Amino acid sequence: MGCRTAMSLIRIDNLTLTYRRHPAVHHLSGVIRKGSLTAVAGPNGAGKSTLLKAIMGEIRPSEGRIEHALTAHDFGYLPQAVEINRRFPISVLDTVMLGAWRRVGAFGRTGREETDRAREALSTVGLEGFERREIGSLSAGQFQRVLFARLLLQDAQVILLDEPFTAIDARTTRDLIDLVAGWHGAGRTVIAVLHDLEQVRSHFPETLLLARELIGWGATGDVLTPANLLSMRSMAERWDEDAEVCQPDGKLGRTAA
Ligand SMILES: Nc1ncnc2c1ncn2[C@@H]1O[C@H](COP(=O)(O)OP(=O)(O)OP(=O)(O)O)[C@@H](O)[C@H]1O
Repeated sequence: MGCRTAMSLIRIDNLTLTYRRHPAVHHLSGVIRKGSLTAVAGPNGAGKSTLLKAIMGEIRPSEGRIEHALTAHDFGYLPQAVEINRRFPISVLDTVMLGAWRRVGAFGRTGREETDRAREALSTVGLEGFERREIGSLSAGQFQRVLFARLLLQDAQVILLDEPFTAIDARTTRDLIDLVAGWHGAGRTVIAVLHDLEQVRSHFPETLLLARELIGWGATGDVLTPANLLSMRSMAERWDEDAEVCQPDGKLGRTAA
């Protein structure tokens, strides 16, 4: 136990996250260990994306804390595909180069060496020769490969992936899962929001099962049990989208009129 505590990278303590007083994540506590590979699973609207944004510091807790000694540059983030505007006229190479910009900062140098690294990252994700293409002309799978190349260039300590394999074919998914495994092997900390529980079971040693409240967090085999999945579904069915207050027993409830 002492060893696990010493390796803790991010500590979440009684965390509640809200949008205009409506709770999206409720009283979550736990630890993300350095070098761990964690899947965040749960139904639509469970607060998974909200949690990633809070870990990066984009959303402030309305209650509780997220403790770590990381800065914004330590986080590499892959947003959900629906959040990305691909109509911006930018080339594949420049998109990947944004990874270097995130790492070295707006005033850092991104010279020849970084360009070579960006080309190398594109080749690693199987997109050699795509450098000058505009991102809007790529297929969904090719674009996801570009975003992974950008993360390779960024080389962040903590990598947060929001549904990285949604609408991606089997071969591309396999290639991208290999990259995730590579990050894990290199000691990076990876947290990925996933819906496919078979993918989680096969490739992610740890799982955080979230239904606004915590259902389970630990070794994937211990968390993805029939009992936990049942309780996740029944909690999702009972959600009250208008809930505002936290009742003393920790359940979500509506403000008395
Ligand atoms: N910007 C926002 N403003 C208001 N409410 C929001 C906002 N973003 C998310 N929410 C609400 O917070 C709750 C959790 O949303 P979140 O996107 O974190 O869930 P999720 O688990 O990632 O869902 P999915 O699997 O559908 O992507 C939902 O009820 C959602 O409507």
